[in-house]
Amino acid sequence: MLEVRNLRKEFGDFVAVDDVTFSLPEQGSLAIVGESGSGKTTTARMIAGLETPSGGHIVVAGDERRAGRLRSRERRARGRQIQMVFQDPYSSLDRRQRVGDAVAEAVGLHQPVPADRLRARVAELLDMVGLDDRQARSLPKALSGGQRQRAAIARALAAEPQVLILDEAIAALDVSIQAQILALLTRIRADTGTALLFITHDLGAVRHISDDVLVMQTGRVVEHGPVATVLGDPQDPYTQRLIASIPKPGWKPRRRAKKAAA
Ligand SMILES: Nc1ncnc2c1ncn2[C@@H]1O[C@H](COP(=O)(O)OP(=O)(O)OP(=O)(O)O)[C@@H](O)[C@H]1O
Repeated sequence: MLEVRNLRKEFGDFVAVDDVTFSLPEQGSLAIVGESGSGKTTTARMIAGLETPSGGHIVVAGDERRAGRLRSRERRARGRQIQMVFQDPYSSLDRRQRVGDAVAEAVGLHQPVPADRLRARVAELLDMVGLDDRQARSLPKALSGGQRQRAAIARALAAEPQVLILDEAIAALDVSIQAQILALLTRIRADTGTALLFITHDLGAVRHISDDVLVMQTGRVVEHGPVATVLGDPQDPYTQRLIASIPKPGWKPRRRAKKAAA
């Protein structure tokens, strides 16, 4: 579904992404993890077409992405292939637009359909993400953070993307809401075949969200493999440090603070 080879991004003489290679099969899921500044978001933005690579190849469903200005038809075709959901759902929702209208707009943008079919499709998408009629008629500000993120996911799914990128998309939510959205994404992956690419700084969370994990440090891939292998038997010292820094059950911040004060 997605093949990334030797991807590179330079900002002036700074190399933000250096020789990144991975692939993602249909229905697959991969988490890209690393500390702040390791190049995760830049990698995602290049895949989504929001940033132009300095080098390398991005192949989506057999089509090589080419750089440069696109005609609107090509842009729509790309949107059908890859959609991105961000940490702040407001970045993909208009504050003045009702949630149902925002989803309808996204459906119409990608595939013009008659009004009755459009209504049915919007209802189907909202149902898929667990939003009801009342929420569909609301403005984003009348929804909770988790509901807003569901609305952003429904809007992204309107394009029937082959790959959905979630850039820290659930990091700011309560743990219970995170669990609900992860369950939702797992169902969507099974039902639609959409492959998921998670961008996160939280190595502890990847066990719950993806099959594979790729660890980045200062723009480069230091480790890549199935989650159980990478977390269970990390080979690279950087991954080992990241894993060691995951809080363990029973870890109490106050106890450490007392020790430090003593
Ligand atoms: N437009 C830009 N111009 C210059 N440097 C940039 C630009 N965008 C990103 N960078 C730099 O590239 C590096 C990688 O940034 P990126 O946002 O990809 O990291 P990240 O791993 O996603 O970090 P975070 O988790 O904090 O979002 C950083 O050092 C950043 O300062």
